[in-house]
Amino acid sequence: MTAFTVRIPPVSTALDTALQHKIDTKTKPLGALGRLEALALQIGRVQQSLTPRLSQPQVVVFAGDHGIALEGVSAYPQDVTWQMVMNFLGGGAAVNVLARDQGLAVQVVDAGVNHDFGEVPGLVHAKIAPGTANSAVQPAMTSEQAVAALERGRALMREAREQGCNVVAFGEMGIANTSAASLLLHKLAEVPLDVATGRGTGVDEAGLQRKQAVLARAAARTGALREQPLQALAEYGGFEIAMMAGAMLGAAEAGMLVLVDGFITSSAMLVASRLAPEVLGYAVFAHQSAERGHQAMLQAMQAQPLMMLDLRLGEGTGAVLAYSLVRAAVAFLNEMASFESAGVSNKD
Ligand SMILES: Cc1cc2ncn([C@H]3O[C@H](COP(=O)(O)O)[C@@H](O)[C@H]3O)c2cc1C
Ligand SMILES: O=C(O)c1cccnc1
Repeated sequence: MTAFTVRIPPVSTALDTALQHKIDTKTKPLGALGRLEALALQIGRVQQSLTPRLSQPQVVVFAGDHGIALEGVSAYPQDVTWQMVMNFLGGGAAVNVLARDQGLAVQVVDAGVNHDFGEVPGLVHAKIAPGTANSAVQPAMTSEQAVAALERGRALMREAREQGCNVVAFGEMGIANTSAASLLLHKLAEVPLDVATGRGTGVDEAGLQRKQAVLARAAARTGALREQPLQALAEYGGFEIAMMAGAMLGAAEAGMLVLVDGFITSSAMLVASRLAPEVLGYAVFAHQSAERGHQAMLQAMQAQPLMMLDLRLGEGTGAVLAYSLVRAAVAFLNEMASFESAGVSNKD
């Protein structure tokens, strides 16, 4: 099997004492900014700085199609994937609106959409193949394709860092990709399929039962894959999931902060964290999606999401919203007065 190797430096705790002191001497009761304090500490660790800065934030939306869509596992047709890519490029999708509002640039990557886009301005052409194979009956992709997608994603983030970006929100688009994410959760964390499988775009009760039956058939093709993340990715992943996983690893390698969105984006982080657990030190989990299975997915990574908004959209929408909290954490760390500078009495 083709190899993929990556070594990510663990986030350094060298500045922890100084960062915690800075946080603790701000003019507030000890610990009163709650999770924002932990977030500020993490950002300081990632940037190795007592005065972190956020630079050229962007959301990258990875798009890909899924052969398993043929099995009727989504409420929407496969063409929605490429049509939504055009919508992203036109600036009209939910992620565009939220990103504009929060001040993030939007990048759209064709990781493997089943459509010939031709020369569309603004699209990053990184198509591995026009959609994966149907993982209910055969591996979604070859291990060579999985590695190519991982490496392409990694390279994209190296370039982004070189251009001055140090914080990336991750998003995706791909009809039927909740099926891929559920299968990855089932295989990598051994979460039972009924817990790992949800309604995605909103299949009805009969649709959910059909989806569960299809995923059971897909899962039965292979044995345990808990210790084989690359093989699990090739068997059940998507090109957008694989490229996102590589991009998350590449972002961490480059010392960038990684904002993780919902169920599908988290499945990419699950794969990434099995390839290199240190990536988790760079990851901010934005929210817990309403998609069934996300809670178990987060637990499998011991991740604590920042928000619960009942989002079930993907595209990077939750990650973009979490950027406002990242900005708030950096602002209080850099701008808030200390007891000493403001002449406020601290407790003894
Ligand atoms: C119009 C539209 C926009 C979307 N934006 C994100 N998704 C989300 O829904 C899809 C996953 O759900 P399933 O596995 O049920 O197909 C992904 O494309 C995900 O990004 C969308 C879905 C639709 C229909
Ligand atoms: O949580 C998500 O990312 C999600 C949930 C349902 C459909 N699409 C995406």
